[in-house]
Amino acid sequence: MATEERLRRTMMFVPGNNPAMIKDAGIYGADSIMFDLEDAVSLAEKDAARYLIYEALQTVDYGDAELVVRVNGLDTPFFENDIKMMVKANVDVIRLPKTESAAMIKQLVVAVEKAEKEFGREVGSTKVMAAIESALGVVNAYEIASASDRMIGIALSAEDYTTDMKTHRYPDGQELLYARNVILHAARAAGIAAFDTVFTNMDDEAGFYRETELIHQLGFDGKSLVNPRQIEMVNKVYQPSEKEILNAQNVIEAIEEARQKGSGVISMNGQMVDRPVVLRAQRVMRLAKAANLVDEEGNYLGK
Ligand SMILES: CC(=O)SCCNC(=O)CCNC(=O)[C@H](O)C(C)(C)COP(=O)(O)OP(=O)(O)OC[C@H]1O[C@@H](n2cnc3c(N)ncnc32)[C@H](O)[C@@H]1OP(=O)(O)O
Ligand SMILES: O=C([O-])CC(=O)C(=O)O
Ligand SMILES: [Mg+2]
Repeated sequence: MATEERLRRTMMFVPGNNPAMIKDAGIYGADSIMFDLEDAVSLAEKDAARYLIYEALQTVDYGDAELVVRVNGLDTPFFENDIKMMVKANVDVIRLPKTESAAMIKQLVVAVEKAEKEFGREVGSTKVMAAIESALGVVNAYEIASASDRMIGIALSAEDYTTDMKTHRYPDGQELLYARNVILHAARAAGIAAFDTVFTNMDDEAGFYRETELIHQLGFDGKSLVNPRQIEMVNKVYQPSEKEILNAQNVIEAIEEARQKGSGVISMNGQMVDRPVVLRAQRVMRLAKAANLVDEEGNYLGK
């Protein structure tokens, strides 16, 4: 799947100080598992948590999940050791919290590259991403998103962001509309993924669905999560309908036929089919495959 972009609908936080959660984190089917060394871990537990995650990355089989670690911030005494140990443990992606500028990403990349050389890991193989958690981070979103070719995505972190903005989170999410749109545009302009923030009220399923439907409509790749119960709900929202799948199959077949005739555009039931329509159809098929709604050949498996 070299040319296919990885699906990142669900990126689940796992507290770095909780051995049971760390051990079982792979069983819930998150696209990305994000071990946390930052705000879920108290100062007294930082070193133990780093060691725990290091051990887990060496020994636990997390299947196909992408493995991410949220390290402590650049301005903390933990940052350097976090980077060293996580690069040594072969983590896939390092998530930098509270990112406000391209300079911070460049500083992160210097530390990562130093660790890659120290531990004999291929230079460039450790990917990075940024959490945007302040007004300044939102204002600088595009320079952050395009700061390095190691960047795989940027995420809105609304708990810290709303604090910085002197507001809090409301059920309708109006206070996040600007940040969501800026982050999404910055990510798309830089050609990387955009992740929405966590939803922390585990008992408000209706609210969680409302928020997920909104960010799906806007175009986010997925969401940071705090609980395994949220994974299935996100996947349900991102799962294409039967009509969308059948339409995508028709588009892919029609364009294949057109290509054989030497054309890049064709009319299908009176509707023009060209490159953007094909790209959307391919994404629908990838989401359908991930939801086990089609087989490897792309045949719809029915209800
Ligand atoms: C603003 C920020 O920085 S957010 C990021 C930092 N915060 C976090 O990482 C918090 C992560 N989430 C959690 O710790 C928990 O989900 C809580 C505290 C919110 C709720 O915990 P619980 O009430 O125990 O959740 P729940 O009853 O749904 O747990 C069901 C099962 O899932 C496990 N589980 C819950 N959350 C997680 C998680 N994030 N990762 C892995 N496993 C989890 C529980 O251990 C439990 O397992 P068990 O059935 O084997 O005992
Ligand atoms: O990244 C997230 O969604 C969680 C977080 O740190 C925040 O909201 O401040
Ligand atoms: Mg935060």
